[in-house]
Amino acid sequence: MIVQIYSLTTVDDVHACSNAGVDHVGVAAGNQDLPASISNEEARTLFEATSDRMRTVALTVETDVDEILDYAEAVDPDILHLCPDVDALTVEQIREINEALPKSMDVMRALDVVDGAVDIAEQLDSVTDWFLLDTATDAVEGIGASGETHDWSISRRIVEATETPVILAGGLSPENVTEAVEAVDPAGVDSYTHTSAGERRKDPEKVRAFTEAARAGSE
Ligand SMILES: O=C(O)c1ccccc1NCC(=O)[C@H](O)[C@H](O)COP(=O)(O)O
Repeated sequence: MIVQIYSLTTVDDVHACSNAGVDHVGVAAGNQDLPASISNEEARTLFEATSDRMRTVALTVETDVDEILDYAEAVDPDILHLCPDVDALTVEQIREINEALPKSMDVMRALDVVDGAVDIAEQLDSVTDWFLLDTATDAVEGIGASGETHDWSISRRIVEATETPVILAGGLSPENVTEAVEAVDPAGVDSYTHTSAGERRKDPEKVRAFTEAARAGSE
């Protein structure tokens, strides 16, 4: 079970995730107008502090293809996480982005899990390397950082209908992640709100508890 944790802002956060056995660490680089955004330079410093077994993820809510590619080049994550609204990037644009990136860099497309999300996932199945099945909120730009769960039965249908590995997100916590894993059977799980201590710091105990509970769900 892959465990992905957002949004890291300090090297201490990286060490807390590493000590807890987290696999993917995510940042909102590029000084975006998001709660835990950091600069590209800060993001690269955090990535240098990761252990060899961890993969780095960087999100963008940008919708312009050239701007997205510039961001990917500047931050150089292992996984580029696209989280503008679903209709803001076409299938062809995501294909274009993925083909323009270095082969070693994956694309993760966030989807807002609502009615119709299964059809959208099927259309995107061949152009993205990962799905991040999430919950959107009007309070934050893009898809995610809501702290709210969605209808896990729709996420389960996406897991069954597509080949792309799914990371489940949206309101997951140490208390509900075991049940979520059992309900959806994803390749991985993600948390921001309920493993944080305020908007800009991770809570090491919550990160550890989340990681253990996620893996318990897949045993
Ligand atoms: O981290 C952010 O600031 C952020 C902003 C906008 C979209 C996504 C963002 N984070 C990336 C994630 O994928 C979150 O970890 C995911 O949405 C889960 O959020 P939560 O429901 O708060 O656990």
